[in-house]
Amino acid sequence: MEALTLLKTRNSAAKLCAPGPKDEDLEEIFAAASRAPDHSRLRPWRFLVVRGESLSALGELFATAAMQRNRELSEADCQRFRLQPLRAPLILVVIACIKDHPKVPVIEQQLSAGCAAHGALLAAEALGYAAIWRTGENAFDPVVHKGLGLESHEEISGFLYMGTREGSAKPLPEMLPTDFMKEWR
Ligand SMILES: Cc1cc2nc3c(=O)[nH]c(=O)nc-3n(C[C@H](O)[C@H](O)[C@H](O)COP(=O)(O)O)c2cc1C
Repeated sequence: MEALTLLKTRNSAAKLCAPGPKDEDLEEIFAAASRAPDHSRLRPWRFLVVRGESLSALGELFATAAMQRNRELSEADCQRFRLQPLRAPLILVVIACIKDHPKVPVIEQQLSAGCAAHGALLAAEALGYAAIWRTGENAFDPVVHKGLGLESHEEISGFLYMGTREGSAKPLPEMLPTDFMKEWR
């Protein structure tokens, strides 16, 4: 797909089925992600690939974290968390690795990790897959961070659910540049 068309038409998909990205496609996805703008070349991101049985393990981790946040969580809600990662054949966990740097504040490193996530989403779509970036309370939960092996200087930027679009694409919202830009002076 032509680059500008891809940029203008990327469209998240909430409903995803198999197949998810193959290993060689993941290589392309990571190559695209690694071209994120990056002040001082800190590479302030890393990815975890979660697929196969590990999706259920991630669901267990989500449910455990949710139960610790709320001791009165109903079994139905617990099960909802358990099933969340099974909504796609593959999840990329995008982790922002924040470094203490004299010139690059935390926000710039977080933005860079966000750009890496966007690059991954665009590459997935270019390769014929579909995806959606999700967070939710579990992205910010220390129990989830520990279970995924994050260090104290790391944060979850998002869970990129990836697979094949189920059903038709949602209509893109109409937005004119004049809705969000104007000339200055
Ligand atoms: C940082 C971030 C976190 C998000 N978290 C969620 C989420 O937890 N659940 C969700 O349904 N959408 C979430 N979204 C929004 C979707 O990824 C998506 O952008 C939205 O459904 C609109 O679709 P579009 O990307 O095709 O415009 C998040 C987006 C961003 C950038």
